Amino acid sequence: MTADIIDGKAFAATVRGKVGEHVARLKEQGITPGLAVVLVGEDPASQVYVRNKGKQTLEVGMASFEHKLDASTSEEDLLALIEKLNADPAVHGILCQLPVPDHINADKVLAAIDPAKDVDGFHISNVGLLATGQKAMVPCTPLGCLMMLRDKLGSLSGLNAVVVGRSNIVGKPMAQLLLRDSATVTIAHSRTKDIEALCRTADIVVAAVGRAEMVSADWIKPGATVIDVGINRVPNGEKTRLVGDVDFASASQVAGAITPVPGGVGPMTIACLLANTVTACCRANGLAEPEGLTA
Ligand SMILES: NC(=O)C1=CN([C@@H]2O[C@H](COP(=O)(O)OP(=O)(O)OC[C@H]3O[C@@H](n4cnc5c(N)ncnc54)[C@H](OP(=O)(O)O)[C@@H]3O)[C@@H](O)[C@H]2O)C=CC1
Ligand SMILES: Nc1nc(=O)c2c([nH]1)NC[C@@H]1CN(c3ccc(C(=O)N[C@@H](CCC(=O)O)C(=O)O)cc3)C=[N+]21
Repeated sequence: MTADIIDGKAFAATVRGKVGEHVARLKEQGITPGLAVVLVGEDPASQVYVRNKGKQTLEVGMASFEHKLDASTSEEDLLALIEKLNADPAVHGILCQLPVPDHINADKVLAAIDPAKDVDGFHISNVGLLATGQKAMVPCTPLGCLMMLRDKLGSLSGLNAVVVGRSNIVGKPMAQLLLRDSATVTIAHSRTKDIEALCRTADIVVAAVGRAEMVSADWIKPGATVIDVGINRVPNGEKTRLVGDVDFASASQVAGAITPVPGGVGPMTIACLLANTVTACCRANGLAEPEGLTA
């Protein structure tokens, strides 16, 4: 059997189209949604992300504010910038790119972002709201994964889902969203025993590990849906290429459906960031929330 390829790139274009329509409607009312992105230092994965984001933010008609800070920027200066963005009425969404350099406490930075502008959904108040089933800003990568799963499978109710990875950015919020959709959720990590056998019980596998091509065909139950979050750069002759956490060549022979890397979760993450910014803008202005763009 050969898996259906879930085209995240095309799906993301559809989401951005909807975002663009909402932005146009807001602009008719004199409101332009604005997204501020803060990058400290030069993490290579983050640079790709920032570049793609800035371009697509403008394409959907939103305002983009990029703040590229030197790697030696002090925590104090970064917190001062966030305070300024919190107070700026033209900024509806704030994202501080992770990881930040070691001398900066990431938890402190995330806590400083106004929860209403926290389009990454990483502030503890949004984490708590999501975990208790209340209205929150939902992290972009898991939200994008959920949209693709719902589109592919319809209902997730009663399905066995294994999330590989327990980070605050991907693994944990992904598990929360799957649980909210009534999947039976297991979170696996580096200490999990017989992770391959565990994954073989899953109707849905979400891989968010950061290890190139770790999940191979013998981890996958025939017909399962596989979502590959990993973004890993590996050598390719003189250059490098991007691969996921799933061994796509083998896994796609067994899975029912699978996301590729690139062209899967990555583009959906950006589309969901734009969607969250529109949502935040509508909430800030007391307007009805955009339909079909929230979880
Ligand atoms: N496409 C996108 O939009 C995005 C992609 N990414 C990518 O997703 C991947 C994961 O990111 P992130 O969650 O931030 O990564 P982290 O490094 O924060 O977390 C990785 C998780 O994987 C677990 N893990 C590591 N090694 C193994 C192993 N051998 N077996 C089982 N579990 C293991 C770790 O377990 P433990 O906790 O026990 O150490 C940890 O929970 C990366 O490749 C990243 O680049 C990230 C964000 C967005
Ligand atoms: N606060 C914060 N929030 C994040 O969401 C966050 C972060 N920090 N730090 C870095 C990771 C990584 N990440 C990516 C998002 C999109 C692509 C992406 O667009 N990928 C495309 C294109 C890759 C390419 O251009 O080659 C693809 O997979 O097809 C990649 C990586 C978000 N992250």
